[in-house]
Amino acid sequence: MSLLIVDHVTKTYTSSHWFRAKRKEEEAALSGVSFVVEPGMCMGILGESGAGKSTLGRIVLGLLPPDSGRISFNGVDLYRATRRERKRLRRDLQVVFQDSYSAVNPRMSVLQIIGEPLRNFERLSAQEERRVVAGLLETVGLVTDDMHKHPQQMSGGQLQRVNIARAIALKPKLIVLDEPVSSLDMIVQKQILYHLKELKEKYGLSYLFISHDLLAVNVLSDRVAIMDKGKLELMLKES
Ligand SMILES: Nc1ncnc2c1ncn2[C@@H]1O[C@H](COP(=O)(O)OP(=O)(O)OP(=O)(O)O)[C@@H](O)[C@H]1O
Repeated sequence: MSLLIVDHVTKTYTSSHWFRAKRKEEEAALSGVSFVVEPGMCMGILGESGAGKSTLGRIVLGLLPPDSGRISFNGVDLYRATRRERKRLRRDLQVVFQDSYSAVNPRMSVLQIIGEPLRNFERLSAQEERRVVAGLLETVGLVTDDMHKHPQQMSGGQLQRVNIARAIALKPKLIVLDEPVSSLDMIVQKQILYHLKELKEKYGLSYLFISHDLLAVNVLSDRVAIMDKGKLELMLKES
C-alpha cells in the first residue's frame, strides 16, 4: 500500500484585497496535483519560487484543506480523519521547515525542544527522556551536552539538526522537508543531506522533499517531480 496518495488536489487562494478580488480569475496555486509516496522512499518536489511547493507541503501536513481532491496517508483520508486517527497522524507525519530558528521556541532548551513530542505522546520519566534525547542528538551528529543549550547558542546548521532530531523523535512514517537546507552554507547543506539520507536508510523513513535546488533534491530523492505554476510533472531520475 502506498504511504501517501495525493489525488487530483487543487487549491486557489482567494484574496480579500479589492483589486485582486476584481480580477476575473484567481490563479490556482495547485491544479490537479497527483502523486504517490511509497514507504521508505523520498519524493523530491522541485520548482521555482511561487510554483506551489509550500502550498502542497501544507496540504499534505493537514494544515490547509484543498479545494478538491484527496490526500490519503497510511490508508486514512487526511481531511476526514477521526479524532483518534488525527492523533496517530500527528505522530506519523512530521515536518522540518527552512528557517531553523523560527521553528523553535527560543526560550526552550534543546532538551525541551526535542523532548516536546515525547512529552506529548509518551510517558517517560525525566531520566528516560534525557536518555532518549541524548540518543537522538547523537543520531543527528550532535553531542549529549548540547541538550543544555538554547537556540541562540547554536549555528543554523546545528539547530536544523535539532529540528531533525525532534522530527524523528516519535519514529514517524513520513517527514515533509520544506527547503530544509536552503538557508545553510554549502558544506553544512551537504552534511545534513547525507545525514538525512542515512536516517532514511536506517529507519525506513519516507520524505517529501520540497526544494528549488536540483542538486539537493538529487542527493536524497528516489523520484523527482517538477512543479510549475501549480502543475506537477514526474521527471525520470538518473541514478
Ligand atoms: N496565503 C496565501 N494567500 C494568497 N496567495 C498565496 C498564499 N500563499 C501562497 N500564495 C500564492 O500561491 C502560489 C504558490 O505559492 P507557494 O508558497 O506554494 O509557492 P512555493 O513554490 O512554495 O514558493 P517559494 O519557493 O517562494 O516558497 C503563489 O502564487 C503565491 O503567491
